[in-house]
Amino acid sequence: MESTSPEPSTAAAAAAAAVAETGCSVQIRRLEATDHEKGFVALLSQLSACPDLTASEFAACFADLAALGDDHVILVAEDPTAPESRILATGCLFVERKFLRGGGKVGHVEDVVVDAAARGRGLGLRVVRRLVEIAKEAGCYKVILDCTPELRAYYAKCGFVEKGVQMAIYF
Ligand SMILES: CC(=O)SCCNC(=O)CCNC(=O)[C@H](O)C(C)(C)COP(=O)(O)OP(=O)(O)OC[C@H]1O[C@@H](n2cnc3c(N)ncnc32)[C@H](O)[C@@H]1OP(=O)(O)O
Repeated sequence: MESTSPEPSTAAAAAAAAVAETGCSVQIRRLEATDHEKGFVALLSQLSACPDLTASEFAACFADLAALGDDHVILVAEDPTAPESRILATGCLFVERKFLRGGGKVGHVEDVVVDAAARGRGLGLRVVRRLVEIAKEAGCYKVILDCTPELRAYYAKCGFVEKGVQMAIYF
């Protein structure tokens, strides 16, 4: 599973490992309670309505979602070597458990967003590919998502193929 933030003494080593693997020092890891201070909510507001949360509201929401364990994984991208480290990208995987397929699991990719200033550097691709890997490791038989037609090409780059029709009722 994803690592938590490294201690300061190991941050440089972790950054070096990220550089060796991906060519840049941005690391992908699971969301942590302290990420409220690193602009996580503001980043989500680049995707959809996401009013700011107080620290205690964020902590309560974090605890609710953390209680779902590996059935609800939020990944974030951060460059720990940056002077003032901010969350640059995020994406979520929700694992739905079913009776179908002998108690099968379906992964749902949700809430993918890259900070406007960090787009076009492959971060969106890295986050989604890692979510897909996690879904596969969790035993999901498929991963699905909803997106606008404009994002077809991006999700195709992430390995998705078009299937079915999205329908919704908003409340
Ligand atoms: C399930 C959901 O959450 S759907 C909601 C998705 N999120 C949003 O729409 C929020 C606003 N947009 C964003 O945050 C970003 O633009 C994202 C997430 C769509 C893409 O993130 P980026 O980090 O910029 O994408 P990344 O650099 O990894 O691009 C990967 C590949 O997809 C392509 N790509 C990226 N965005 C698009 C796009 N909008 N249309 C077509 N191709 C695209 C890139 O050209 C790149 O291709 P290449 O490897 O041949 O160069």
